Amino acid sequence: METAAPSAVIVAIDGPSGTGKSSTSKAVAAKLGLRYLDTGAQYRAITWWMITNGIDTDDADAVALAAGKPAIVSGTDPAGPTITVDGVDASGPIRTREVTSKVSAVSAVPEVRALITDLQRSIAAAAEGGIVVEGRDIGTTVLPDADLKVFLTASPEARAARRSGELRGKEAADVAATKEALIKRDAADSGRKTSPLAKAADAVEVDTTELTLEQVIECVVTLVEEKRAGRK
Ligand SMILES: Nc1ncnc2c1ncn2[C@@H]1O[C@H](COP(=O)(O)OP(=O)(O)O)[C@@H](O)[C@H]1O
Ligand SMILES: Nc1ccn([C@@H]2O[C@H](COP(=O)(O)OP(=O)(O)O)[C@@H](O)[C@H]2O)c(=O)n1
Repeated sequence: METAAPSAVIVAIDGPSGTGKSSTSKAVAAKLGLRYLDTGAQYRAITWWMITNGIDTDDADAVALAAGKPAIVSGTDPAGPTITVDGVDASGPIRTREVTSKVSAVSAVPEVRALITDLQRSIAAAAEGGIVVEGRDIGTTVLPDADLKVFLTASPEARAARRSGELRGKEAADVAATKEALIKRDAADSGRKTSPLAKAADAVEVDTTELTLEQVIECVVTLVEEKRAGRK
């Protein structure tokens, strides 16, 4: 891996769904002038490509064979992150319920992880001023030498309520369904063999259940500033 510029800071933010990774990472990157990478969007993009190309996402061999075909490109401006697949904007289609229900199976395939991990490392190495990278295995596997590792957690109830809040005009029953789907995805992501969702031994754990988004952002900004001050 290339060495980043001395002032560059690499921040890894991991945790399960709905803990606030994307919102926190984007805001921290914008405040500190860093780039931003949503690695979940990359796994969603490859999953969307598999679905649209008729690959059975439960067939690990078929997924492995096709994994190198799509060209996935991530734009890392925290004010407007982008993702394209073979030149087509995929930011909308990767958020569908179908992709969400199939992404854990695709992301568990070792060949998929190897390709996406290489891509993530090259994006981080190219971010001269530093970057915030969020996902599930950034601190443990993708960027084990990150300057700061944060692991966000929150109760399943809080996470489901946050996710349901994004679905406008839905009934309370959807919170229960969302919670069930979240727990299922957490179990699949934590239980897979290749780089499962896990807290790195040297990560700072932040439970966001009782915190506002602003408080979480301030907490992470302070942690980054402390790291930067310690390096001077
Ligand atoms: N601390 C918080 N308190 C309340 N809502 C939050 C908090 N953090 C994030 N949210 C909201 O929860 C939803 C999920 O957050 P997101 O950043 O997408 O989580 P993740 O990337 O971990 O899945 C968003 O609508 C976001 O605005
Ligand atoms: N570094 C990462 C990031 C995401 N993923 C996979 O991608 C899925 C979608 O990630 P995401 O961050 O978009 O999910 P949400 O937290 O936004 O719901 C996860 O459930 C994992 O299966 C992964 O395996 N490794």
